[in-house]
Amino acid sequence: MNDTGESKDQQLTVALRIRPLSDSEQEEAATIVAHRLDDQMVVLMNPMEDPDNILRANRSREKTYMFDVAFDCSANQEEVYRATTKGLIEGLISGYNATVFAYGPTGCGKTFTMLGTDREPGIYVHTLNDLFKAIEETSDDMQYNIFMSYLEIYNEMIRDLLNPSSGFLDLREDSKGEIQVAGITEVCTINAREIMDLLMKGNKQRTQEPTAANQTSSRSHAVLQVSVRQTSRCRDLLQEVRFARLFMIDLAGSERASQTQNRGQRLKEGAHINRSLLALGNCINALSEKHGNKYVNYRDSKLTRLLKDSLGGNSRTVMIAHISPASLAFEESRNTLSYADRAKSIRTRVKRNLLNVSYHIMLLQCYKTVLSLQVKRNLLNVFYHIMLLVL
Ligand SMILES: Nc1ncnc2c1ncn2[C@@H]1O[C@H](COP(=O)(O)OP(=O)(O)OP(=O)(O)O)[C@@H](O)[C@H]1O
Repeated sequence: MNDTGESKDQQLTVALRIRPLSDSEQEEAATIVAHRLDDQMVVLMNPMEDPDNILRANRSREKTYMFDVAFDCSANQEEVYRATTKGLIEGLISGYNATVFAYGPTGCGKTFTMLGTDREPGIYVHTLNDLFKAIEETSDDMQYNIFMSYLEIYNEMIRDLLNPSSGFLDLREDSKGEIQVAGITEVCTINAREIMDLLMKGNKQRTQEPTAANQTSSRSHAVLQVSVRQTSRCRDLLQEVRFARLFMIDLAGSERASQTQNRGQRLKEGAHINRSLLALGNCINALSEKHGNKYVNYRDSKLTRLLKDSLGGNSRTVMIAHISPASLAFEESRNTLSYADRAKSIRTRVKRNLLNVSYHIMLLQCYKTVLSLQVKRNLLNVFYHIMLLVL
């Protein structure tokens, strides 16, 4: 067996989604300060700065940001999926790992983008539907095994969302250096309806609580992992084995405790959420350094350990950052935009996970080994008999 994948550099794709103004923001008479200017450009205006203040005339009230793609409230779920994630499926089938993660402050639309609703399904559903379609189209040549797992990281502990009674799970590194979750339930199916039912069931198990900023705030990071293993059906000369994994991640909201009026348990959760998001931010900072020689500490949180390959290793990765357009959310929006802006310079090194099993060559090599052992044995026999004669 030999690994024949070649590696190449790949830039992180960063998308930005601005959600519509919420009812509560409208009730509080918030104004809109974040606008999408075109397919890629977004402008954020500081509501605190007075345009008529001559003393501040030199200081710009606006800052523009450029992303791979930008959406506002006019974009529907399908458009967001097509522009961010659809392109990863072909790669997944060819053996490239992929990651899509939703980032942003609480209540800005991460779960809406990833999971969506029954009427407006999100990236999970669109991706799985297209993946299964692609599998069907190629199943004459390839035999597939699909495994799916769904977990949450809550207060730095990993819980299996498909089997919550299994307690807390550990992260382990396998012999190839890949991070695995020990004992996680893996569902083997290519039935999209079955998977969606599991996801919906799993999502109900997810730790959710109302905060002042979001009535159904997700207090954990949710990770949906889909592993695709395929073997070519033709065994004549060379059998190809491809393996790729896709992570789809709905991060918990980055938030300020003061803003969400959190107390007690919520405040403790906030500290854990911020710890892993801070670790994620530190990794993004280190990885986005121009010369890339800064040490990247993935070990600071479970989230960054799990995302090690997605951020700095073998994965095509898409980050979808979310903001509110409201003046009240200006600070969070500015932080999120600069975070996402930094992530643009991250590069990963992607490699096809391809194994070729050559039956004929393997058989030939075995035959040669046996033959050479036989020859050595015969030579030894001759030598032994000559010695006997001499003596
Ligand atoms: N693009 C959008 N169009 C319509 N409604 C949206 C959009 N984005 C978010 N919403 C609505 O805003 C509310 C908050 O969104 P959501 O729960 O997805 O936020 P979140 O970022 O996942 O928050 P948290 O981090 O607290 O879990 C929901 O009611 C959701 O339906």
